[in-house]
Parts: sequence; structure tokens; C-alpha cells
Amino acid sequence: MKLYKGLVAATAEALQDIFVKNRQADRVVEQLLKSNKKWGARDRAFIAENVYELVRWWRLVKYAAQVEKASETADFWRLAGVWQLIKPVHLAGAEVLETLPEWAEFEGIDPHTVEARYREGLQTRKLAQSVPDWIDEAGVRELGGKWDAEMAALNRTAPLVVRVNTLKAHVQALREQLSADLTETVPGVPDALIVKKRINVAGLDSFKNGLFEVQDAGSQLIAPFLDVQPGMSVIDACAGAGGKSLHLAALLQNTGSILSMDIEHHKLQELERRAARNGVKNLTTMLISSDKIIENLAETTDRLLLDVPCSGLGVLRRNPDSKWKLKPEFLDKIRKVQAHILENYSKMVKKGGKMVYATCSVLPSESEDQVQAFARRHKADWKLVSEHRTSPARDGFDGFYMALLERK
Ligand SMILES: C[S@@+](CC[C@H](N)C(=O)[O-])C[C@H]1O[C@@H](n2cnc3c(N)ncnc32)[C@H](O)[C@@H]1O
Repeated sequence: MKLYKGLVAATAEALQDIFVKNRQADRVVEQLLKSNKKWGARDRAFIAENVYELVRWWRLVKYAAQVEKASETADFWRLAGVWQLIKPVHLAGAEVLETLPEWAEFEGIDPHTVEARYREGLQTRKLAQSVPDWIDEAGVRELGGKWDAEMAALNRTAPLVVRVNTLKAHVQALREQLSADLTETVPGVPDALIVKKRINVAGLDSFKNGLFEVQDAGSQLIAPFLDVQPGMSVIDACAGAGGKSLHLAALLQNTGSILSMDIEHHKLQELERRAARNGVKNLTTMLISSDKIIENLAETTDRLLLDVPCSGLGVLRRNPDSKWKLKPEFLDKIRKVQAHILENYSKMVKKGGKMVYATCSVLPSESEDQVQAFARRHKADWKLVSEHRTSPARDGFDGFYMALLERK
């Protein structure tokens, strides 16, 4: 494959921004593409793919490149070069390594040593799956024999999935509008369409007119799990930018009411923009500035969604950089936040009402264990109705957990 120096330089620079300046990978890529308008579609695809794949396989590539800690510009060039060598073998199953152009930046990269180190790295799971020791240990501790397959699936590239906004469109009509063979349906997830080509869906008129939203198929199972019926009152207490609030609005057919809450104002602002685009009319937002806000809503809602903050270990396919940025202390802290939210926010549900507790984590300690501890503490007034897990390995969806509980 012919390599263009400008594109490799941009890849190395992007990695430096992500790993040294600690910037978010998707923001870095987005900004890079925006500021290089001259790049054609192939150049853009090269940058996006190479940056994301390098982040995904960072530990393995560092091992193959014998770079202990990447900090200097030269380290990032070396890693980008080593990745070009092993990429066809690692991603496409090719037999032999690529060759590198004779650029000064690639001086000292010996393909034989790289290949030997790469194959050696593949013998140890945390190197082969490119995951920090502590996450690998948590995965083994919590998932046992299932961890291998889940971790491998979390390293695959996620499909592009959209949810048809049934307030404005029908699945079949949208498929026809988008062109006959661009999408495919997802069994068991009625409003989901997989977009088979990597296109910029946000640039389509159908997106700008609110006919669909980008949302993983696993995530699309959560709002229906809450068992909402038209006319009900619903609170989405960790609504963020509203992926699930918008889905709930569609399930309620714009009737009843949705109160979307979060502790971050800018997310609720984005939610309001999306709700307007989606033609949602039954939704209001409320910032949670103190626990008093929650207390004032005691026993007011038929349905409550707690899509709690979590490690995000179920969505690594989409955010591969989070495995490097996540720290064990954060996981300890977030489990306490989850328990606090479940304990206190559940009081907003009316007697006879229902709530869903959901995470985008594959770890039971953030999910099943939290719900079971809550159900044990509240045997007299709450019943665990059902639980469901999506599995990246089994379903090809992101890794979500959802539990439905009913207040007696
Ligand atoms: C998993 S995200 C929500 C994603 C969102 N439901 C969606 O579908 O797009 C979790 C959200 O919880 C919010 N959050 C964190 N701590 C919170 C708290 N104590 N109370 C309410 N929301 C909180 C975060 O700001 C974040 O937006």
C-alpha cells in the first residue's frame, strides 16, 4: 500500500494529542478532518481508521514497536510505522507484513523484530487484546470464562446503527428513501437499521429532518424494557443528551410526559435541540442541582429510567480510548454513585409504578450486583421483574445491562 507522509504525520500527531494531551479520540479525529478540507474521502477514511485502530491496539503495537512509554514525536511516528507493518496481518489475516517507505522517521524499524515481537505479544491475552492489566483482571474476576470472548468482541469495529424515529417516519419508508440496499434490519430490534456503508449520516436531509438518530441496537432495547404506555408520566433521571428520552417519546407517541434530568446542563441543552429536531412535544428538562430536586418529586412518576453513569466497558468498540483513560479509582467511585442513584432516585416512582436500571458495562459489579443488593434491601417494597444483558460476543451489539423493577 502506498503511504502518504502527510497522512502518517497527521496520524502520529493525533495520537500524541490523545495520549499526551489526554484529549478524546473522537474529538481529535473530528477536528483534524474539519481543519483539512482538502483531504478526499480516502484520506479521511485513512485517518479515521488508523487513529481508531491504533488506539484500539495500542498496547500490542507498543509491545511490537518496543516503545515502553510514548511521549516524544519520534515515538508516535515509530508506532504509526509499526502499525502500518502489522495492520494487514492483524486486521485482514494477511500472511506477510507490509513494507515501509524509506523515510527518516521510520529509520530503525526492523520488520523481522517487529514481526517476532507481534507474534510473541499474541500469546498473552492482555497484550493480544490490548487491555490494561487491571481491566483484564476485573474482567476475569467478574466474567470468568466469558471474558475472553467478550473482550475480543469489544475490540471489533462497531457497526453503524440508527433508530428510526417513529414519530416522523416508518422503517420501510426510510429504507426506501435512503436507497434500497444501504441498510439492513436487526432481528428483535424493530426500529433499528444497520447502515452498511460508512457514510456521514449526520449530513443527510433525513437526519436533519429528525427521521432517525444514531443509536446502537443494544441501546434500543432499553426504552422498550421500561414497559411504557401512551399517557404515562416518565422520568429519565440520567438523560444525558437524550438518546433514550427521544426513544421513550416515540414509544409514548408524544402523549403523557417525559421529564429528562441530568447533572450536566450542556447535555440537557443538546437534548432539547435533538427533541426539537425529532418533533418531540411531551418532554421537559430539569437540571439536578441537589438531592432536594429528587426529594421534591417523591412518588410522582409511573415510570423511571436510571441509565446510570458507569465505566462504559460495554461500549469500548465505539470509545476504544476509554480503556486507557479509565482508572480503577473511578470504577470504585462510580459504583458508589450508582448505588446512591438507585437508592434515592427510586423514591420518585409511584406505588405500582416501574423502573429500569441500566448500564453500558459488561461488569456485574456495576449491574446485576447493584440491582440484587437493592432488591434485597427493599424486599418489602420492590420486586425485581426481569433482567436482560446484551453481549458483544453473542449478539454483536454493545454490552448493555437492564433490569426492570416494580414498586409494590
Ligand atoms: C450513561 S449516561 C446517559 C446516556 C443517556 N441516557 C442516553 O441515552 O444518551 C449517564 C448520565 O448520567 C449523568 N449523571 C452522572 N451523575 C449523575 C447523578 N448523580 N444524577 C443524575 N445524572 C447523573 C451523566 O451526566 C450522564 O449524562
